[in-house]
Amino acid sequence: MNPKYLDLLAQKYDSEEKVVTEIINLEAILNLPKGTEHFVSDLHGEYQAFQHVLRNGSGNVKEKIKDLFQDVLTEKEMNEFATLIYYPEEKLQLVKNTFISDQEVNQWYIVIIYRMIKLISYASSKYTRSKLRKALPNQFVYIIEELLYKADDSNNKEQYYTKIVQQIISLGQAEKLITGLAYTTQRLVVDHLHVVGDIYDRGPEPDKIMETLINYHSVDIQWGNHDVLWLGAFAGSKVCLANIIRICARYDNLDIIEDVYGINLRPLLNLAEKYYNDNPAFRPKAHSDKKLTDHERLQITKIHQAISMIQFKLEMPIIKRRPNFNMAERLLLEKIDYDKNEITINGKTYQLENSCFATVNPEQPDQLLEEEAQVIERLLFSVQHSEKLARHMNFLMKKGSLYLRYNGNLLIHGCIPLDEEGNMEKMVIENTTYAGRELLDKFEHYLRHAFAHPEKTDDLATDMVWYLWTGEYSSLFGKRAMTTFERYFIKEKETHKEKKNPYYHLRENEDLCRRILEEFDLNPEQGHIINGHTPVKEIEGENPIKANGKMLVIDGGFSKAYQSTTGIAGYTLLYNSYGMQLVAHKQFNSKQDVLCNGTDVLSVKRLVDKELERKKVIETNVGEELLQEISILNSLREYRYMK
Ligand SMILES: O=P(O)(O)OC[C@H]1O[C@](O)(COP(=O)(O)O)[C@@H](O)[C@@H]1O
Ligand SMILES: [Mn+2]
Repeated sequence: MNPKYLDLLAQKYDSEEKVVTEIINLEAILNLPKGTEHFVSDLHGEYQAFQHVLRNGSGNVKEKIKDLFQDVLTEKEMNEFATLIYYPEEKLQLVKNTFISDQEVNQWYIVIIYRMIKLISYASSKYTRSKLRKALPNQFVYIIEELLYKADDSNNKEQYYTKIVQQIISLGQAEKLITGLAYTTQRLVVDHLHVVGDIYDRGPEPDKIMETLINYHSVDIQWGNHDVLWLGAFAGSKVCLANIIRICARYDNLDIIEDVYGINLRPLLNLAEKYYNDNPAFRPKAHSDKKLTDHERLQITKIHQAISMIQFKLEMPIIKRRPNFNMAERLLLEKIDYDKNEITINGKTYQLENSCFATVNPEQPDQLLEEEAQVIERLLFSVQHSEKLARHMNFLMKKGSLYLRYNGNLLIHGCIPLDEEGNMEKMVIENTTYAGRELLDKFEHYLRHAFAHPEKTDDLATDMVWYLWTGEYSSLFGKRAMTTFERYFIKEKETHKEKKNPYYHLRENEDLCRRILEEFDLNPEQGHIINGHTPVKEIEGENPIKANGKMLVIDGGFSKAYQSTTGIAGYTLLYNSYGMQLVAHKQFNSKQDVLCNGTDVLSVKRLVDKELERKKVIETNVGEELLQEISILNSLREYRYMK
């Protein structure tokens, strides 16, 4: 080991005792049970539902409460207590209103603080004291440690405990403490969060999800196709940008663009007002909680058409300059007979309906009007100068990757593109052929390059980000083509179908899943593939646990728009030291409902894997890092203190 490096390290560990203490500490951590991993996917802007699973740890909080209190508390009391842990501020208000004297309230504080301390002591039993300390509310660390450690060791326990708590109450700190303890509990039940893609699009509050993730104690993200669409827009891809605005218009979420990220839509609106009218195919989808006036609806309908047409035009030059994308069949504006208002696809001619081609020059359909070109230029400028968007996109890059190997599992939003025989599909990029893991690494390389060069808008890297959104061999998309155009303009449903990559039926096969795990250098005996992206239709009897448990698909439809097709409200996955459990969420009761009625009956657990022996930190990714640290510390000890 480089002596310079060791000298530097010696500044931190400036005595043998310090080195030895750290080694002992790390060795001890290695032998603790592994922390709980929590997997979610396809959040699609559904912040409220996401908050709820995060706060209840996919049922983990409730489970711990049951373990401790089921013999002493009623079901109702346990529910009330759980609600207090999830939403402490609101629940405190509600409970206080039910009391008639301060004395009663104070009595309640004492009982509750006692229960919370007990719960935290239990939930933190597999962590070191130092880790627990980090999870405690700053201003109360000392007091809570007193309560945690001293409270159970002597006969004076009761008295000592009561004294401290009474002090807290008389100093007016009880509610702050309770709130802090609730958040500590939430934090302790989940050690690490994986978001397996698709934070953005369809739902109303992706920005709030991003803020939550930014403040979360430990998280990684596997990008979904919708996330790379946003990354692409920020990285300079105009066609990605047109797509994100189109989707926001379609789902009546333009305020995300305008109000949340501060992007000026005025120029686009002016263009839309000039060329478009009402059009049933482009009316925004209705929100359950937001009513539009006729005027607003009409405006959005016009914007939706304006940006869709810009998108269709922008796709064409990319398709032409990138023959290896194999997308020539998507040059749809060239396949239209503008006089007859018909289109010929795969030799079959269809009547077009709801068409809105006022800005299209039939001779050169990919040409943007000068006004359109200006609009998209200005939008791009505005997007790339949004401070908030920059913060969110930078975080997405920092914590994100196309796939992740973590504790033996392979996490990936979409798929590994395969042919019908189960071979990895090949793609030629810049005269080199890639497949499987190498192809994915190449994709990620281009995405990072595009992101690092936002000023380039037409280079291969930037085009590649769009390919990740919609290309046939994109590991995030996994379909032959995206039939957006057909769904707007052609009645015949056969044209709307998006043919899925064979991966989606082959992944039922255990051998294939094992082969994929091997391709990623993972042990097929122990690993699992964890996917999001395609909603599992429980309603039709589809099982999220496939290939004899090797494949887990956790897109169950957080997205409200998709819940009627899945029949549930989302899956999440928990992986603790005892094994893996899939949690099916029946419904996300509104926060109000949970608060007032304690209705939180939301999860049905299914065992995926049970460990024969409790898994320890030493067997995890973190454990590997700790082992390296120990080895470095040992080198330091020899070099510095044993000569
Ligand atoms: O339901 P919408 O908004 O029309 O979106 C449909 C489009 O979304 C996609 O399913 C991609 O989104 P997902 O990643 O959420 O599946 C496309 O394949 C399809 O064309
Ligand atoms: Mn997806």
